[in-house]
Amino acid sequence: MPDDKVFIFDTTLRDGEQSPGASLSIPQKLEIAQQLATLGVDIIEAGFPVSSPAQFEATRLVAEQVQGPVITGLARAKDVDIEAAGKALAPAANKRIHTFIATSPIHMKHKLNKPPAEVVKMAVAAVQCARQFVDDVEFSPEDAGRSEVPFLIEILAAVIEAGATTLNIPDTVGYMLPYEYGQLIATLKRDVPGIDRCVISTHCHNDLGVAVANSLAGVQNGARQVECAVNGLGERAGNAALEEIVMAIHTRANFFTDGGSGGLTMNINTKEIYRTSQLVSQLTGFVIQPNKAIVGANAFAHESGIHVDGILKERSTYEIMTPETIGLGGSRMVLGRHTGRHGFADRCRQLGYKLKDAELEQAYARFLEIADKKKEVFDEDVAAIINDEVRVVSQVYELKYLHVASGTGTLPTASVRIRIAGQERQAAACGDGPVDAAYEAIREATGLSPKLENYSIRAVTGGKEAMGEATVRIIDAGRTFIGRGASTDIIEASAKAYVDAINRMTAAQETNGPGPKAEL
Ligand SMILES: CC(=O)SCCNC(=O)CCNC(=O)[C@H](O)C(C)(C)COP(=O)(O)OP(=O)(O)OC[C@H]1O[C@@H](n2cnc3c(N)ncnc32)[C@H](O)[C@@H]1OP(=O)(O)O
Ligand SMILES: CC(C)C(=O)C(=O)O
Ligand SMILES: [Mg+2]
Repeated sequence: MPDDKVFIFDTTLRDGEQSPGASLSIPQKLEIAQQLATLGVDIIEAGFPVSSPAQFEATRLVAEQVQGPVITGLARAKDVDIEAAGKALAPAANKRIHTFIATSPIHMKHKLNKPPAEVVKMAVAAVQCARQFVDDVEFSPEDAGRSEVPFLIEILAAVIEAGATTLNIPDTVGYMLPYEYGQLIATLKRDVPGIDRCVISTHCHNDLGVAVANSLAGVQNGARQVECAVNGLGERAGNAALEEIVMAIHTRANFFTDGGSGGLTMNINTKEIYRTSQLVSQLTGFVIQPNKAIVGANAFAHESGIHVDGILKERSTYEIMTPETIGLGGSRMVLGRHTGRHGFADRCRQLGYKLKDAELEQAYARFLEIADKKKEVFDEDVAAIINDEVRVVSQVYELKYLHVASGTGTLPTASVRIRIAGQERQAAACGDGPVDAAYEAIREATGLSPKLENYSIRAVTGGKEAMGEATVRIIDAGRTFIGRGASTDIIEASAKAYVDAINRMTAAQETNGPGPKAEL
């Protein structure tokens, strides 16, 4: 077995699903398991088969339908559990039984009510029983983090003799600190007879927020399997987060090598990380905090002027890994009160605006005023700022009259009168709704039919007399134009916004000819 390969053991469907409120249906488990296989995890812990008929069936279906990874199921050190796991896993091409029993004084005395010698006997019997079903048996001394090391050495040596192939060292209650956990792994690797025939595994909980750090300390000291869950799901504060473990090893592979080999390897396709994280979040209903490492909405977002300037000059100034590596389209530059001139100018350029220095300065000053009032400034706001502050577009088309009839059971119809270069034209049309009818009538009157790409309306003032502001984005011959209109009547605001966008399109066609992606 190569010493530089780290096996990723995913327990989202077992320990992850033990999170209060995270329960998953059988089809949802299958969907996640298929995605975990696409991600490239080495082992999927599909469930705890004895615990309920649904757990059994989910494990059985994953074993039957998911190809690639080894499929495992959890079992207490009891024949009934191990037999259930053996049956549920039977259809899998590659299967493992994971059996466990607690080894800490506190668990043995209060929970199991058994002396240590009895616990060793049960562990050995469990591994022997599991070996009747599979060749691949994992043993976990539960609460290893609070167990006495000589007892751990004794029980691990005994289960190796009984046929265990993977030894998992759980810090079940997340009590240990990274140096301590690393030293525990180093001690077991050195002192347990026969351990070199087995893979040493980490299983760390996050009660003190150090599950990932502990797992990595384990790897640094010779563990070559990491048990983890997507988005850090799991009992209480969760398990070590799969995406953090994988990206730490991926980004710092050379840091971990013991004995100077070339760096650690994994089977994971990192480009599937983001997709997997989103799927698990959606199916469990567990929202990902924005500042969550690797998969949080802000993990690759930048707002501060100095950071954005650095990134625009050289990405690695503020990014230690690229968003593309985890399957994201790119970094997100957020416009807000911390944005500097470089970031603002870059966004204007991306939107297709060619501004002179003085125009940029004028637009930036207005942008800062708005950014102070809003959490985030969007592209539509930038377009509006430039439209209002920098460019005055000649009004070739002017909405003179609008009448719309709509209601339950009637076909929405609109009639408009539009002044076009001094002359007035009228048109009427029907539509799916009042705004659609008004837009159709405007298209009829102007003879122009740009594609409507986006439409939004928001209240800009409160109360009965609230002003509605409509923003539309239209596309003509591959070019984008944004128009805005405000009125206390939202249909009128919508019509004005459309006419405004048409004026901007016409102005751009007259002055620029074919040009940039977006125009005033
Ligand atoms: C750290 C972990 O994540 S451990 C896994 C936790 N996951 C779960 O508990 C999954 C959901 N659990 C269940 O469905 C149920 O608890 C079952 C089916 C496993 C057991 O249910 P029950 O038989 O009703 O027992 P209950 O859960 O109340 O108590 C657990 C029993 O198992 C015993 N036990 C606990 N761990 C082990 C073990 N590893 N090996 C043998 N016996 C064990 C306890 O001492 C207790 O035994 P007792 O009845 O003689 O006192
Ligand atoms: C069953 C074991 C591995 C476990 O989940 C734990 O100890 O946390
Ligand atoms: Mg656990």
